[in-house]
Amino acid sequence: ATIAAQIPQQISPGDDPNKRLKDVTIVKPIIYGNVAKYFGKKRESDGHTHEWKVYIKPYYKEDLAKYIKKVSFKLHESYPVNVRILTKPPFEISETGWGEFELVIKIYFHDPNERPVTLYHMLKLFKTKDAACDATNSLLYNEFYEEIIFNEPT
Ligand SMILES: O=C(Nc1ccc(C(=O)N2CC(c3nccs3)C2)s1)[C@@H]1CCCN1
Repeated sequence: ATIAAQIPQQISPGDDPNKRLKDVTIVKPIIYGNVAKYFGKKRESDGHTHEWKVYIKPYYKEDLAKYIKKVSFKLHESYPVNVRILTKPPFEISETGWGEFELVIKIYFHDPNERPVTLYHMLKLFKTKDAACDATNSLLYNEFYEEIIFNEPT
C-alpha cells in the first residue's frame, strides 16, 4: 500500500470505454497522532512531566484489523523496549516522558502484495498557539489525516 501523496499520476489519453474494469483502488482514510496531558508538575522519581498516547485510528467507524496485520511504534531509544508491536486494535501506545521526539509508525497489511506504510510523527507535548486542546484545556491533541491506498486486482 502507499499513502496518497506517493501516487504518481499517470496521464493517459483516456480509457477505452470497452476496457474491462481490471484494478480497483481502495482508499482507507486514517488518523494518526498523539494526545498529551501535563502531570501538573515534574514527577520526582524520574523527572517525567507528561503522559501521552500515540495511535492510528480509522477516520470512519470501521475495523482496521480487516486489512491491518500489525502496527509497530518505534519510540526514542531511551525508552525500554522502544519498538512496540501491536497485532490488533486499538493500535495505540501510552507512555510518560519529559520531551518531544520523532516516532516512526509502520503499518503492515494482511495482503502480502501490499507494501507496509511508514508514517513519521513528531510527538507533541507542549501547548503552542496552534495546538488543539480539549474543553478544559488539559488534553493536547496533535492529529494528522492520511489515506492508505490499496490496489485491489479484480
Ligand atoms: O525531548 C527530547 N527527546 C527525548 C527522548 C526521550 C524522552 C523522554 O521523555 N523520555 C526517555 C524516557 C524514559 N527513560 C527511561 C525510561 S522512560 C522518558 S524526551 C528531545 C531533545 C530536546 C528536544 N526533544
